[in-house]
Amino acid sequence: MPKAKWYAVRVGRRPGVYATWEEAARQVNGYPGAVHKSFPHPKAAEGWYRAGLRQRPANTSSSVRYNDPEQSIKTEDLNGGIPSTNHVKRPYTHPTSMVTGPAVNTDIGPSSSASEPDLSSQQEEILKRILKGENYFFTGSAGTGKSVLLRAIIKAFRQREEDERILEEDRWRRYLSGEVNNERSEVQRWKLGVTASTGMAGVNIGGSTVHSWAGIGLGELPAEKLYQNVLRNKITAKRWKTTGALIIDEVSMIGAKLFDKLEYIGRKIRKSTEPFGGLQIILSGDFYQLPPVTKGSSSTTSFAFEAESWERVIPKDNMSALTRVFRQKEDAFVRILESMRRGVIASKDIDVLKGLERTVEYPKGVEPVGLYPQKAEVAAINADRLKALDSPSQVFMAFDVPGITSQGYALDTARATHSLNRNTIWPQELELKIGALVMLVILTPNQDGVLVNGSTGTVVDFMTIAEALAVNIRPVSGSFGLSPDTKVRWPVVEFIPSKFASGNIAKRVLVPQMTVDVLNASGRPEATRHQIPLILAWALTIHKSQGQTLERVKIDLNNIFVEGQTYVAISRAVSLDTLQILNFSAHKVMAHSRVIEWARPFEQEQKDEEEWDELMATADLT
Ligand SMILES: Nc1ncnc2c1ncn2[C@@H]1O[C@H](COP(=O)(O)OP(=O)(O)OP(=O)(O)O)[C@@H](O)[C@H]1O
Repeated sequence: MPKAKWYAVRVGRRPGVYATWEEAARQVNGYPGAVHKSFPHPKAAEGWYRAGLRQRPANTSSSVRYNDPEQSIKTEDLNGGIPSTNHVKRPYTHPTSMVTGPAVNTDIGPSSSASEPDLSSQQEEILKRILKGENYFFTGSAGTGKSVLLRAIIKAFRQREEDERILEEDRWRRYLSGEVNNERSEVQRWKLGVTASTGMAGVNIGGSTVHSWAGIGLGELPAEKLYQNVLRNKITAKRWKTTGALIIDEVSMIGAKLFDKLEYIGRKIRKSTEPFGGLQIILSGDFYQLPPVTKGSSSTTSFAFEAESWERVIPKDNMSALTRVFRQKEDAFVRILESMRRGVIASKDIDVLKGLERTVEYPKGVEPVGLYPQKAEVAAINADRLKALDSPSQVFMAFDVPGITSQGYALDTARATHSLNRNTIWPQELELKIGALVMLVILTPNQDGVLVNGSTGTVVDFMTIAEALAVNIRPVSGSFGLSPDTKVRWPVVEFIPSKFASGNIAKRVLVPQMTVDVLNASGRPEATRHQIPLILAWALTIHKSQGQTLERVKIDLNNIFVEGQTYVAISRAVSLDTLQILNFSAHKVMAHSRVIEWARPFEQEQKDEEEWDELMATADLT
């Protein structure tokens, strides 16, 4: 059997460490000035790769990408290039991590480090319960920090999995030397499935759709048939059996039937009568926001909480709502949003919202992002506004790299492009002009404390990296692998300083090509898009704005068509002063009656408990 090799790519499309030549080759073939080397051991590969990073600014974040160690993989001699057909099973060495590609030898890293807020006591409490192994559903109004908490959960699981792996290696060594009996591994307990109900939400948290993770396609077949299909597929079946905990984000967009089918498969495949067969379930989402997409009218919508298995999976005491709104600071605005969320709007609040039809005056060159219900109106507005600019247009085509499915099949480029178009908002074709209003769509938490997903600005120039560096304009944090010699002229964007800025950011920033992955169920890229992470921002659909924080917003409610849509749109704004609402009327504030009915007792109970706790905390019990 030929010796297994590891491949370190210092300069290439996506620098990192790879366990197969196929993946490494994709990073270096046809890449001018690529630097790479093969090693017999992953640690040696990592060491060489990291040595290359030392030349970069100290605060540039990076992580190493490893191939999925669970899979049987092909090796190939990096230098000889002759593929061997031998399949080698690798030892498990390191959890797969998301790549934040480093800039190599370009001195173009970010100016400050990534930042996440400290968790509130409420967020901490939920994290603790989840780390104890409990199934949990956490919800909360828009802007209460569900995504922040979710990222903290993922980080905590990954850390524990890594810690356990180190302990297990040690246990294994001691077992081999006869020092100890082979104890049960705790690694599996921390093996986390990161999924969401939609592809877009999955990409946002560095995971896949729950459908893809579970191996159920659209999930429309009967539960038993789906189970049989999962059983026939060794990789999927193993994933179900060996995962310790499963996150499903945006659970509000999962129907009751699908929830029950997943629960059934879990029990059958893990041969346990416990809910989901004992797999820990972590659910997050807000049922008052956008509901599951249904073919019929909204009265036929069924929610996950209506699933037959819901109460077995999530006992009453294992649900809670985050109650502190972080996105908006004005009490009046928070109060209006809270009642809108439940479909209620007081007449004095109607007057306030109707009063927001006025035009907001911004300094010259500053414009709000437009939110609209329908895709067609968004496309038309952006096209018209771009056409109206008389500067020459520059078109940037995405470079899509197909990856592999979780079954190990290579995707073709057309399917990769289809997947990227469906699951991300990074455009396949980006036409820009000087004067265009754009929004940065990098994924959180890849941020430098100032520019985040949702930051907006205006294109003011196009420059090569060398030209930009010469006038002290730095590339946006997270751009990597681009040589200063690249001749491509990337857009320079003048970002509007954020009220929430925590660091210093040059107002003018070069935004070169970056990458986004759609991950398969094993956490490996199924498709990767290389593109400038900008979209035109004169108009955006409300569905695509879900999850974002927008500092200046103009919302047209004329074509609202579903419950929760008005609430999602208005709750993106951070302040009434920078919010313009066109065509507001009370009947456009709609909450689904069954959500209200289900949530009311739970919300009341939590409120009573909190009031009681507060009372006890302040009571003089002496
Ligand atoms: N503990 C915290 N301290 C300070 N700020 C926080 C905290 N948690 C969240 N935030 C901030 O609040 C804003 C909204 O957070 P986040 O996007 O996580 O909310 P969300 O509940 O997921 O919202 P949505 O339902 O609209 O997607 C972000 O700017 C985030 O940084």
